[in-house]
Order: sequence, then C-alpha cells, then structure tokens
Amino acid sequence: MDLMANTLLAAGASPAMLHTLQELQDFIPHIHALCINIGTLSPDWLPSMKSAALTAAQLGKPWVLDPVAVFASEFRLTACLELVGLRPTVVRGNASEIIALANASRGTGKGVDSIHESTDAVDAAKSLALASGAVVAVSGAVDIITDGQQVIGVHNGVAMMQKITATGCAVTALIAAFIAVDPSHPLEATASALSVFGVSGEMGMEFARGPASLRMHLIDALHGLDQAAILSRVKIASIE
Ligand SMILES: Nc1ncnc2c1ncn2[C@@H]1O[C@H](COP(=O)(O)OP(=O)(O)OP(=O)(O)O)[C@@H](O)[C@H]1O
Ligand SMILES: Cc1ncsc1CCO
Ligand SMILES: [Mg+2]
Repeated sequence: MDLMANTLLAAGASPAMLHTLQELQDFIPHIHALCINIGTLSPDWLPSMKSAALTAAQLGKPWVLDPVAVFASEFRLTACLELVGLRPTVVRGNASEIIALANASRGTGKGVDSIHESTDAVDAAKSLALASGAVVAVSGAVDIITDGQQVIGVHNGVAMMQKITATGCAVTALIAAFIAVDPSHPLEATASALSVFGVSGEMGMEFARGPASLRMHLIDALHGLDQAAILSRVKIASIE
C-alpha cells in the first residue's frame, strides 16, 4: 500500500486506500478510477472488493484488478474469478497469475512471484481478454498488453525492479491513474503506464546501489519525468 500510494502521488494522482464496506458508497462517486488488489486478501475484505467493483461499474468508472498470487489458493482463485465476472477494465498480473486466471486453475508460482516468463503467457492473456472483455497486461522483462486482438510489448524497466516488493502492485495502480485520464483508450493507457514506470526504473537505476535505493530513486524519477525523457526512452512495439 505504501509503494502504491507513493507511486500515484509521484505521478500526480490522488490515492485513497480503503477496505471498509460502509465507506464505499460515499467514496466511489468521487473517484476517477478504482484499483482492486487482493495482495493480503481476507474474508472480511472480499465483500468490499465486490461491492466496490459493482458500484464503479454502475457509475461508469473504469477499474483495474491485480490478481496477486491467484495461483496460491482456492480462495484467491474463486475470488478472482468472481471479480473478473464483474468486468474489470484492465487485469494486470505477472505471468503465473495470468496463466492461472486464464485457465481458471491454480498452477504454480513462487511466493507471490512468477515462475513463468511474460512471453509464456501471451496466449493466456489473449484468451482471458476475449473471455472477460478486459485489457490484460502481463508484467515481466517485456510487458505484454492485449485486448485479445492486438498484442503490444513494452521493453522498458530493469530486472532489479523484481527485487522490490509491490512494484507490480504499484504499476497496476499507475494503470488505474492512466485510464482515469483516458478511459476511452484502456489498451494505450495500460501500455503507457507500464512504459512510464519502466522508464522511471531505468532512470532510478542510474543512481541506485540496490533494491532499497532503487525504490527511492524510482519514485524520484517518476516524479521528475518530463516529455523529453519519456520520448527518448519509451520502447513500445506491436507484437501481433
Ligand atoms: N526482467 C525485467 N526487466 C525489466 N523490467 C522488469 C523485469 N521484471 C519485472 N520488471 C518490471 O517490474 C515491474 C513489476 O513486475 P513483476 O512482474 O515483478 O510484478 P509482480 O510479480 O506482480 O510484482 P509484485 O507482486 O511484487 O507486486 C513491472 O513494471 C515490470 O515491467
Ligand atoms: C509479498 C506480498 N504478499 C502478499 S501481497 C505482497 C506484495 C506483492 O504482491
Ligand atoms: Mg503482483
């Protein structure tokens, strides 16, 4: 939650982190996008997540799902399948998460991390996108983004980003901020968010000595990004 909220603030968005069912009806009318992250899922929080997704959809607000470690338990898998049924605008996961979700079967990962490469999950991402109506993003060395037809690759970022917990969660939150700005282009907004986050990692890495200082310098780089830095570094290419 710390890295997600600080990533959003650095990018110019205004985060609010909520769990409580009773607050949602007051909060959701004022949001521009919703991010649901099942990272530390509990039975108490799941009804809030479902209610938030339903309310956002009813109010025409875009929402993004991060199916953290969906492969790890039946409880997570069932919860994510139900949430996907509530029509997220975007689903962003690592490769093992997207493969499990697309197959509606647990499979394996390592902790909350992926044991697959993002390029192993292209077919899974396309079938999940077609079945759910969501744009699906698979993070990794190359980030894959698809609406089931077009497939886009984002070639930004540094490997050290995997050594900071919740960089995946943070980029999912950034995707929500980008679709808040451009809700009619979720595919382009998702690819742009992944590229901008990756560029921030590349620029932060120039000053970092390891994961802890990269975390700091990545947020600083995101905050200081300008058009020239983005245009000179962005690497987005069509794959299919
Ligand atoms: N080998 C790599 N090279 C470049 N960038 C990478 C690499 N691996 C991951 N990234 C970037 O790191 C970020 C997090 O991706 P990752 O796939 O590790 O997410 P995740 O497993 O969901 O993370 P978490 O569960 O910790 O939130 C993304 O922006 C991704 O592009
Ligand atoms: C490590 C971890 N465990 C639950 S959520 C989370 C953060 C990365 O997804
Ligand atoms: Mg994750």
